[in-house]
Amino acid sequence: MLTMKDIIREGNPTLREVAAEVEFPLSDAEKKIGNDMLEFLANSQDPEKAEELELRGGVGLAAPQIDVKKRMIAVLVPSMDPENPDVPEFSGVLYNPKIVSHSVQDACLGDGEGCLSVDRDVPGYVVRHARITLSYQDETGETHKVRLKNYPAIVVQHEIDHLNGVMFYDHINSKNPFELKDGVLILD
Ligand SMILES: Cc1nc(NNC(=O)[C@H](CC2CCCC2)CN(O)CO)c(F)c(N2CCN3CCOC[C@@H]3C2)n1
Ligand code: NI
Repeated sequence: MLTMKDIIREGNPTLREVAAEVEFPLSDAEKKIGNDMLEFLANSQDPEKAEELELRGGVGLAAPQIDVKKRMIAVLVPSMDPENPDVPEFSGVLYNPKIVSHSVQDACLGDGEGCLSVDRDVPGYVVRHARITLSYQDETGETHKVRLKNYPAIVVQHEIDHLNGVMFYDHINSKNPFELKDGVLILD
């Protein structure tokens, strides 16, 4: 089971490398890594488990963050709908994820972003695409194409950045961290 000690921190060169495509069929090890990453997110969102295991909350995790240089990410974006609190908005282990198209419109999280590999606050808006069309393979190798918007779109972009050695603060305007061009959606 993954805990915070398995997550590498800024300064580790792996976070600045480009991860390799995953080949199919997956090895059992690769399947386990994917499942362990998703389990970490679920544990981190469970108050008891998070406290017991001393986990920081997470809604996404990329394999390079556990020093695995492969193009695989896990996402567990909880429901925003109080009517169906137990149905995640977007959840799964995505292999070889790729943004195949995106909106002209940009968006950012109103509270900025953090990262489990960054043990400090870096304030500022992280401007990303508001909507994306995402292609990825599931653990059987089947290719899926989905359109994401708002919170799930932001999370997936943060994770795919990790596969390309990009950190969230690379997107922050260092001169004016909270500067926004017209038309950028602020997601709260
Ligand atoms: C937005 C948010 N970011 C949290 N952490 N950062 C992360 O997930 C990093 C990835 C996210 C940073 C911004 C976009 C992607 C991890 N990253 O570094 C992976 O590359 C949260 F924990 C969190 N939530 C809201 C939902 N809540 C449900 C109940 O449990 C607590 C949980 C807290 N929302
Ligand atoms: Ni991160």
